[in-house]
Amino acid sequence: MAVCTVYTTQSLNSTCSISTPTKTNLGFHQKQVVFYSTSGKRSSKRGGSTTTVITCSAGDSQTVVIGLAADSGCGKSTFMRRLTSVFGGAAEPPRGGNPDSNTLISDTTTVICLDDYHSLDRTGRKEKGVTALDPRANNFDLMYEQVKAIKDGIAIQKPIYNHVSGLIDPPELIKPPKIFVIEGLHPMYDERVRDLLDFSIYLDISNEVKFAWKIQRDMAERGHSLESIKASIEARKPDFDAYIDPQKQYADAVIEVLPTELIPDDNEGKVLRVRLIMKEGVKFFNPVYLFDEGSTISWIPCGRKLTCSYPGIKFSYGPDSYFGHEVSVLEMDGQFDRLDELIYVESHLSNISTKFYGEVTQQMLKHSDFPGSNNGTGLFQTIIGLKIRDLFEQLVASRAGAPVEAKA
Ligand SMILES: Nc1ncnc2c1ncn2[C@@H]1O[C@H](COP(=O)(O)OP(=O)(O)OP(=O)(O)O)[C@@H](O)[C@H]1O
Ligand SMILES: O=C(CO)[C@H](O)[C@H](O)COP(=O)(O)O
Repeated sequence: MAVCTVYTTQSLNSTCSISTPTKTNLGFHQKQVVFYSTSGKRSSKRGGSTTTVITCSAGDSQTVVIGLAADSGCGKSTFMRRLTSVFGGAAEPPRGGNPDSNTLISDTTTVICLDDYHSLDRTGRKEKGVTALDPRANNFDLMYEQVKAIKDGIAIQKPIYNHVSGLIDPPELIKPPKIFVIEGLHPMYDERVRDLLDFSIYLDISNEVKFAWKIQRDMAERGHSLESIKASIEARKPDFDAYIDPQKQYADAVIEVLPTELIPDDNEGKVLRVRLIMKEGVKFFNPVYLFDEGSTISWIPCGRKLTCSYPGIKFSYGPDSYFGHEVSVLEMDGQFDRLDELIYVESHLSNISTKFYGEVTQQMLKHSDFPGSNNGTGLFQTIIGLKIRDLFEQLVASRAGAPVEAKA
């Protein structure tokens, strides 16, 4: 954060937080402020008097914005818990705020849920016959203005969509963090919002797997019937196909989750084939590779160093094309028996942006109770978390004018 001086005849505007006001010999109130904004000169006129803010240089104050898109119940919260853990410290709802807030704040990150930009509440959607996935049920103008404000270092008053009551609650104050994650149904839908993202991820869960996860959560944990789960998935599908799924073409990284190919005609959905699709040419993001960058590799690591029970584990890696973009794809089919042995796999991966040998394995062991920890969903979410940390560090360094090397 940079410190600058403000000369004003009245109270400061909301972009500044104030400390130690003093009286200058000009007769103005001189205030030292922590200014969250970028360079330039701002003037605003209020109540007839002019407030002139002499701003500071950009420094390292600009927020890095990450977008995470997925349908509901597809692992966004789990991913966010893995991501915030990479930065250390626990993520919590805003202290003393609305108990039904969807926001999670840690030292470095603030994660907001884009459900908060629903413009129609539950009753409004019912009356108009639209789902929450329909853009008409969401306020993209406000989403854009507020994400832009945060990126520019300006605090916002963000609405809250209350999932308990189905109503839109009074807003909560969100201050610009170092890393601002916008997760939800539509982070890449609106071009203006999309252009603000420094990095974007799409969690692409196939219908079969989505169904299995929904049954596990909504039937086992929330007491819903099988029929009602099927009906809710079917009701959302046309809007999901029209408005949510197409966003994956814009993502810098896609985690695709499919049924295994190791068990013929598997319909249990327990063993997963997970593909990490990484766009080439994204600034500050070097795709992960297995053994040899750019080659096509198929690897079965089971044997002396990795314990595998049926149906085993198969990794693949290679270049591909995705919606006309050049990508690298890393795939893992199967699941780990012993998570501590993951170090063997980790040691064969490159460009994983770890700060020390074994960091991926350490993170996975730390959260072994999270869903997906024994398969490619947990592994790739963890790796993307580390890549985001690396991207953040490179971006900050580049803004401060000091180039840094990407981590190996
Ligand atoms: N990698 C995974 N492997 C197995 N099950 C998973 C995985 N990720 C998520 N799930 C299942 O999906 C459920 C929802 O996960 P999570 O809460 O992370 O999703 P979400 O997208 O944040 O959901 P919502 O938007 O509804 O809050 C979990 O309770 C779990 O049952
Ligand atoms: O797709 C969703 C994203 O989480 C929800 O269904 C949407 O936000 C509406 O929420 P609710 O069902 O609680 O009214």
